[in-house]
Amino acid sequence: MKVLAPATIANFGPGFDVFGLCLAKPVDVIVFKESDEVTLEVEGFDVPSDPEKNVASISALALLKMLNVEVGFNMKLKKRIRPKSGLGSSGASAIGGALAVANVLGVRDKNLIIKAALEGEKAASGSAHGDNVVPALFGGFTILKSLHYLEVFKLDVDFELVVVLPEVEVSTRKARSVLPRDIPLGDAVKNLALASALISALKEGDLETVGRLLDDYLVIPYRKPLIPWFDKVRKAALESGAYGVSLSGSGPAMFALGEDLRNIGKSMVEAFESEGIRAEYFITKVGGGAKCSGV
Ligand SMILES: Nc1ncnc2c1ncn2[C@@H]1O[C@H](COP(=O)(O)OP(=O)(O)O)[C@@H](O)[C@H]1O
Ligand SMILES: N[C@@H](CCOP(=O)(O)O)C(=O)O
Repeated sequence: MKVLAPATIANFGPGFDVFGLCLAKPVDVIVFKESDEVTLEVEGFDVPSDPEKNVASISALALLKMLNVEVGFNMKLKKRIRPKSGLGSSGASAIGGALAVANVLGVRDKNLIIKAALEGEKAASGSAHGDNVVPALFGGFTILKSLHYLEVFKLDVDFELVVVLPEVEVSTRKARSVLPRDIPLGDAVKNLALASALISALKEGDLETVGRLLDDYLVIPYRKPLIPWFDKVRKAALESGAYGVSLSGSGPAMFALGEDLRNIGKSMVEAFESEGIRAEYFITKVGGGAKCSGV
């Protein structure tokens, strides 16, 4: 059987560790077969091929352990989402591995699938944040209210956005290690206002307002040393007509909303290049979540 596991945009402006948007592309592909042994073959972007070290197989093994099922597997991972890109690369593989096992064993419990996928996320980034694995599984726009007992609110949104991916890496583990333990109350209030208003605008399908609300006072200010080009690229996007622009997950990828997405993407790529960083842009729709095919 085969699983297609999509890229995601975590945080989506003010929603650190809570908001997530599923993208229609790129996707990791996992081909999975039950077996007596545990093997992993990787093609595409360079990620570990040791089943104990790859997020996809770690999550698959975690679900088997939770279910007390003693069976092995041959897994082939076609790694299409660049690691350390801010596009939920590890989250996609984590959901893919867990969903493959769930599908083969007929498990439908999303709580369990997410729990297993979080084992993979923890191995990749040191923390079990759920704002990549949740939208990768549910599709659309997700609000992760609670992970301990899974509670997710989902908005079925449908729009296009532009994503810009520079040729630099930001490790999520590192980007989380620079965050302060405490934040000023005023900043928390500003984010609360932005996040609440953003959900209201999303529900109304008012993308222009959503764009205007893509700001953040909780994490991006502290991550600026890791993404020194951020303000310049953001300015280029806004000057070329973007409704709004932000960092995707912990970066380096950035995304923007607007009308002329091609023109916005080109301006952002040029801004990266003026900083000596090669970049590419792509336009994608919101995705519908991970899909399984075959038995
Ligand atoms: N299947 C996988 N997909 C992506 N990264 C993986 C995978 N397996 C292990 N890793 C490791 O996880 C780390 C990437 O995680 P992270 O920084 O969270 O990237 P991203 O933000 O793109 O998810 C890298 O060290 C990578 O080698
Ligand atoms: N909320 C997390 C999201 C990390 O997303 P990734 O795509 O960069 O792995 C964070 O901001 O740390």
